[in-house]
Amino acid sequence: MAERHPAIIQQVREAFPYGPDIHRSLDALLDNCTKGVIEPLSAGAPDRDRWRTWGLDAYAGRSWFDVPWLWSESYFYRQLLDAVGYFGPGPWQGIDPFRPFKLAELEATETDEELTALDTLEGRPVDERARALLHGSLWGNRADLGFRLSDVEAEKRAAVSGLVADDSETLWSLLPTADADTYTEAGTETGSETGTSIDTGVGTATATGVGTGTGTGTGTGTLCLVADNAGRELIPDLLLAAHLLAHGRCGRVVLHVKPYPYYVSDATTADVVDALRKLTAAPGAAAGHGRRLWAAMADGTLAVRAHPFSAAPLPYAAMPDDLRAEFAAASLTIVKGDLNYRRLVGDSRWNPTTPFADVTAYFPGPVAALRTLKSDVITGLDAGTEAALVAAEGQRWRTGGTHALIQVRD
Ligand SMILES: O=P(O)(O)OC[C@@]1(O)O[C@H](CO)[C@@H](O)[C@@H]1O
Repeated sequence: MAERHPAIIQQVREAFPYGPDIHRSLDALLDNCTKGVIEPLSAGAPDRDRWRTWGLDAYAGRSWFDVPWLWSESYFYRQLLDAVGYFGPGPWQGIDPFRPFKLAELEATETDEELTALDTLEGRPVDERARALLHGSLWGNRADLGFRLSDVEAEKRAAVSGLVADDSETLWSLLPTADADTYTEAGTETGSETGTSIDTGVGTATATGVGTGTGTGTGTGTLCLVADNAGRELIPDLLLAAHLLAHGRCGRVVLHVKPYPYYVSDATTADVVDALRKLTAAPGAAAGHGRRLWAAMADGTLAVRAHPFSAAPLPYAAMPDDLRAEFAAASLTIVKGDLNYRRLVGDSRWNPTTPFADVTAYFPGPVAALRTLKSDVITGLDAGTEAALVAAEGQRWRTGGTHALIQVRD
């Protein structure tokens, strides 16, 4: 926080032609977050009462470094939005201070290269495609602009492909295909694909795979996908969602994003729109997936949710009843990224072999974490894995962003 937050303030200041008032507010925030104490929100803040229920009264007046890290860091981002006039009233209301960084990443050549790679995947067997898209979503979590600010070497460090925990078989069992249809290679699927394209150019294709099994490829059940970063993480998340819907592994995907800009690169609804536009405008297979996702938004099989608690400074154990009910009703909730993992397991210094199922027992439905390791918190490892990691890397394996996990509590 002492390093990253001043750097973020400087990056935001340089990214916009702010006027003198906002520069003065950013100066004040810089001084406050490095030397001051936590200040209450202004009386006119639209969410002041909500932050008071989240602990602001107890923490106001205390050092930023003397309250839970999760709370302090989340509140910094809320104060940063205040400083740049995000909540208005005024001309900067609703202007995402992180948008330049998000757009630059969306337009990066690496993003285009990743989309082009989809074409080689198209002809592969459906189970291979599913696994590749799941891992694409998992490793997309390395796209984390805030993390890179305080660890500039992170992106250059190669990912360690072997996961420190891999419950993907359990994950797939929670998203059963609607039938036992088998898809052969090169797209000559034993199932039949019927599609109708609409003149608006946004086609809807329904894969009704009537293969060796019974039933149709139309899925049932809702998948809640709690997104993390925009851009190069959100696009693989959307491509995974497209695959799960098209192959009947679920009937609906609810994509949970942040209600306002958060942790630099966390996805908002505006970022979902940018990602879908990027997909539909891309060459090759990506455009078809983009169009199907766009159509899914129109028919409701893909929905976006921006619950206030998604930007709360609290563990998921404190989630409100309406969110609890949503996750309880889902076939599976996939929680993306490091911050969400910290919130899921309570952001505590657990012994790494503490069972993931124990620390997520409160979660109201089946839950899966897809996360690259960027902070100390870890659970659910077997002792041998932990010992090998420590022997090879000391404690670096926890925070370097090079290791990843897929953990499930069904
Ligand atoms: O959730 P993400 O994007 O994977 O990571 C969020 C993060 O960058 O911010 C927190 C520390 O500042 C850590 O949880 C992690 O380093």
